[in-house]
Amino acid sequence: MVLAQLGGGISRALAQMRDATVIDEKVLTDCLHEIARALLQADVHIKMVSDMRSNIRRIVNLEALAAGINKRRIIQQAVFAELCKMLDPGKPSFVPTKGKLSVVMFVGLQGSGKTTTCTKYARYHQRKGFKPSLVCADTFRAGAFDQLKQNATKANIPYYGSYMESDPVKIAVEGVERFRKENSDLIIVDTSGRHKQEAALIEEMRQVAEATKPDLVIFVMDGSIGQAAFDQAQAFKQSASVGAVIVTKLDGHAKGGGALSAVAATKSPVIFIGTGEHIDDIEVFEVKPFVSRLLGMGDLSLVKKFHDVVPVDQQSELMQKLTEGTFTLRLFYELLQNLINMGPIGQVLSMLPGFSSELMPKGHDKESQAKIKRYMTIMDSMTNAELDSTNPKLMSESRISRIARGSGRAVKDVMDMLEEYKRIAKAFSKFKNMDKVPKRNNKILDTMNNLIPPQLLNQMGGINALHNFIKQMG
Ligand SMILES: Nc1nc2c(ncn2[C@@H]2O[C@H](COP(=O)(O)OP(=O)(O)OP(=O)(O)O)[C@@H](O)[C@H]2O)c(=O)[nH]1
Repeated sequence: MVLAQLGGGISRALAQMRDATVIDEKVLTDCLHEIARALLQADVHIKMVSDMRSNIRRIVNLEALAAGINKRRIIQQAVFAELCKMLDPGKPSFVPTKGKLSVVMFVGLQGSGKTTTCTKYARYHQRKGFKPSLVCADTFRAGAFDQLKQNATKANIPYYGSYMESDPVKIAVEGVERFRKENSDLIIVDTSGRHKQEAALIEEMRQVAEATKPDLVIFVMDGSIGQAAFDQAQAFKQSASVGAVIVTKLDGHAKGGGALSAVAATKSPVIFIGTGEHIDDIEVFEVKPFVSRLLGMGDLSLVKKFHDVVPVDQQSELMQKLTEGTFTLRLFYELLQNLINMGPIGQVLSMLPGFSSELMPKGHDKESQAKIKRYMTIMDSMTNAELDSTNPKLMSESRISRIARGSGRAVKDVMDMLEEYKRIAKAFSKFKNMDKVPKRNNKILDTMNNLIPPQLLNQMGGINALHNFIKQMG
């Protein structure tokens, strides 16, 4: 996605500034100019860019800074804080509570991904133990109810809608009433869209909101709409009091800057981003980790996900084993075991070293789960010595045939599993001795930079992210 380019542009501007021998007005001006250019290219609203520039100028007063103060750091911190400010309206969104009824209404233009996102949102909460339900109050688009029905059925989520009724307010009220009686604790109301923001649509949203009294109205915005985002978000804000934003299609070529505009226009936070057509392609959006990743300052979410994947009491042990470079089959097994308990594992795996799209192709969670379980069954037929060996690649042919028989799989399956293990062990071996990296050691980082395939490094949030990751894990 083009947001990565935006991050690249800003990081480059900061790196140039860091490399300058002396930080003077010219260096700061050039740095801010480059950052502004990157933001504008990502379709961020021009007014926001110029505000950000003048805010940083105000915070960083080079002349007033005493000698000896780290100016580079102050500039970098100011840029980080301003980007966070752009994405953070300062008031958190309503968060549904399990067991307590919440009504959440979705609004947005036709094709923004509203219906798909409703189901993703429902599924996300279902995984967290909620009892979600879906109401289709979109009577404008023929086929909208069918689409919702199909999505909901796949995810095993109760739904309500009508082929006959043409009054969206009536359907919304009936649906909410039905699921209230059925003890649903999260009733999600999908509403109509139009090709553009029209008075009729805005009025319809107002009426549905008035009748269902939602606890939260979520504005769904297509991430690729660019500068138009500001006006669109503002129009919806007037129809119903929008309390949160979800930006979709950030997996494609979306410039993503529109997200910043939507936050500004609705004064509401982005709570999730859509990253694909599959039901699990939704990610919680958190400002600081996002900006951190954008600037290559360390992928906090990667650390968080690692902590999610690995139970707390095993974290330091696992990290120690990793930094010792002993990625045994048992370790591989433990990691896989934790991962299959986590729901949309593709997202997590894509952030761990070596778990490439081969093992976990996007949108194929089911197949991937099956593959992981297959690998684990195979490992179940191994001896302790084999699982703990630091070189299981040397396993003899007769042992491989025996394991295949024992696990009821073909020899090729065992070979495939060992190949996959080898590849992942290789990626994890880059962690070896990394806990001993003193401070930022450019030489080691350069070596790592050469060792790790660029795509993998990118997934990990860049070289700085890796460095910080290792430091934080240590
Ligand atoms: N790549 C990608 N496609 C998405 C995402 N979210 C939705 N889509 C696709 O966008 C298209 C439109 O999505 P819908 O959910 O039908 O859009 P809608 O806003 O409900 O449209 P109306 O019901 O007509 O208002 C579909 O093909 C979805 O699969 C996403 O995050 N990434």
